[in-house]
Amino acid sequence: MEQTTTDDTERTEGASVETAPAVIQWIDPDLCRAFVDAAGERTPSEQHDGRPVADLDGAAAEMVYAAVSHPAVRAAPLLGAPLHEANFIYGKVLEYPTDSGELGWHFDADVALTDGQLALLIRSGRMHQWQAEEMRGRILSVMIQCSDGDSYDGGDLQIKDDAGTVLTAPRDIGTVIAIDSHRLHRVTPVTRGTRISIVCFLGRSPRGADRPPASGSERRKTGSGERLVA
Ligand SMILES: O=C(O)CCC(=O)C(=O)O
Ligand SMILES: [Fe+2]
Repeated sequence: MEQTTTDDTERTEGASVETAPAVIQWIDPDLCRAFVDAAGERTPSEQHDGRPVADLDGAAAEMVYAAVSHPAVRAAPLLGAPLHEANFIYGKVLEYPTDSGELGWHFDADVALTDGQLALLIRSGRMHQWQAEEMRGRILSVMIQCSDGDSYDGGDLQIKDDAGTVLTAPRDIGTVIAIDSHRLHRVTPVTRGTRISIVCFLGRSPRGADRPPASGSERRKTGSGERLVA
């Protein structure tokens, strides 16, 4: 990842990064583009305010499965927990139009989705205004860059490493970035075009921590969308 030094933090040469962000897989760009095209056909009301968009689940779910089943993600050291104990998956689809503002520095572990929501499409508004109730156990965040990197300006996914250095994630379409959910990160304002991302969260299930790893073949419908059953 590209590295820049923060204004307020001295970069420490050679500092160890215990749970460094990982860029671990490329999702097929054509799949991303098809997904973005489908998302663009939704009406604003269907895309608004974080309500579940159930019929986007299929394509989103395929990408979620592809991302979180990659061996490098499965092998990620997650606060000492083996990932087979951390297979409770949530995901959301985010759309960042030019007026979406900035997703400020945050940890994902303290921002939650309601149990049972897989795919959400957020059309506008500052992302950190729609935090839901706390969900314990979220330990890995997996982001998928779904838009062509040159189709928008701004919208950089930035992550702070243990030394406070700001890492800027690759913008290339189909890039998957996995980070410890407790790691500070943000998305800078989009100043041209639209950025669409999918964000998946893996955590410890409150019921069923011993489930096997996620596979693409097991899903269960819930009232407000789909939850992936690992
Ligand atoms: O859009 C992204 O790449 C990251 C979004 C994010 O960090 C979040 O929704 O919590
Ligand atoms: Fe986040």
